[in-house]
Amino acid sequence: MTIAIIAHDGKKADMVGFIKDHHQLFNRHNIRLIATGTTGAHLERAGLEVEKMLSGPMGGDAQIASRLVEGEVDMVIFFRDPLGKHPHEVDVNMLMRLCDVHNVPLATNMAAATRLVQSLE
Ligand SMILES: O=C(CO)COP(=O)(O)O
Repeated sequence: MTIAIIAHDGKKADMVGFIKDHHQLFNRHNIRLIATGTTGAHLERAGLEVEKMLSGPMGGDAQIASRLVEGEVDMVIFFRDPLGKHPHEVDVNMLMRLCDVHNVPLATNMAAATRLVQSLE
């Protein structure tokens, strides 16, 4: 199983904490992580294994969307910052739309991410 992790800058610290809290569960279930570039770099710095795509504004969300439509992503956890402005909003909307098109579970905040990850147990 593969989970895509994405976090806007204002949520990256929360994201790292969340993944650290759950990495044993991910290991137990043989879950691979992929992430947009800077999100992935934060995870690597925290000692976690992740496949990095390009940075979000450079097309990382689009790369994850491409994997998703090929059936290679089983869940998306996207720590969005609803108070920030993002130059690549169109890519973000595209990724979220494709989650709905392909019925891939998508969490866009910590509470939903927690529930979704708990469902893996
Ligand atoms: O902007 C993002 C998602 O839309 C996140 O990209 P980074 O992980 O490269 O910061």
